[in-house]
Amino acid sequence: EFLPSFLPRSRNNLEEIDDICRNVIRDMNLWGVCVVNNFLGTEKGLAVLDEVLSIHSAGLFRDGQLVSNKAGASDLKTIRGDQITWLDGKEKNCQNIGMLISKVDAIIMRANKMHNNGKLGDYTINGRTKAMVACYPGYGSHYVKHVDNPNRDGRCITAIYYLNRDWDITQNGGLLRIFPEGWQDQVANIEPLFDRILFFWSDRRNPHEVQPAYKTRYAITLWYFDAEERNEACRRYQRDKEINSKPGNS
Ligand SMILES: COc1ccc2cc(-c3cnc(C(=O)NCC(=O)O)c(O)c3)ccc2c1
Ligand SMILES: [Mn+2]
Repeated sequence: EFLPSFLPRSRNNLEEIDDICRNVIRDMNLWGVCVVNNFLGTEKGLAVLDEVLSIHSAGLFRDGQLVSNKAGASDLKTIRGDQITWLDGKEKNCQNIGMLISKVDAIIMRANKMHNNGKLGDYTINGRTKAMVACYPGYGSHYVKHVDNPNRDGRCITAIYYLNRDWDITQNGGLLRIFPEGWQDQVANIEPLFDRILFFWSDRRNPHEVQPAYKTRYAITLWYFDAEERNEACRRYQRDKEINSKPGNS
């Protein structure tokens, strides 16, 4: 009942999804971080990579660039060096990206149902963002240490699928380093390897950074919403909008 129609309902598909779900539930509830390798298999992984490469060569990526000019400091320090585009996976020539998204949805929704009556962590997941396809173009592009959701915007799980073949971390850099709360001074070093998917709690429990990349580095990210936190964030947003739209509140 949880597999999208076009994913074959073969036994091994259902079993594979269940296995991955058990891993995700165990690791997320133990560590707050979960890595799954060989997520799609080489052939499907390459089909997704081909679609991302053609989107990139079509010039559809926009700078995710945020620069900080702290108190007029002369040097503009780049906070984020990635280029991004947002997809829902139903676009033309994106059917394999669409298949990836459906498989991640199936895992998250199944894990959500499987674990103590429909909660992964203490969340009730009822939606997600579009897929953010990101490219760090090399030349030392990086992302300083940050939290994806520091102020309860509703996002509870970050899922990142990596597409980088023959990635040599010593030559190419681009390591994702997570500093999980409660791990004392231990860190999680995640290499952005081809056909690897990573899940982690999006909130302040997981500050993380992308170290400088010296080769083009691709990833596809989905953020899943917790129903309650998302509703509360939308209510807050509406309230702020009304307050700010009243005359005299500029
Ligand atoms: C207001 O519009 C936007 C649009 C896109 C945004 C994307 C990010 C983001 C956050 N995290 C990462 C990351 O941690 N990547 C880890 C990895 O690639 O291994 C990343 O690449 C990108 C943050 C804020 C945004 C705001
Ligand atoms: Mn992030």
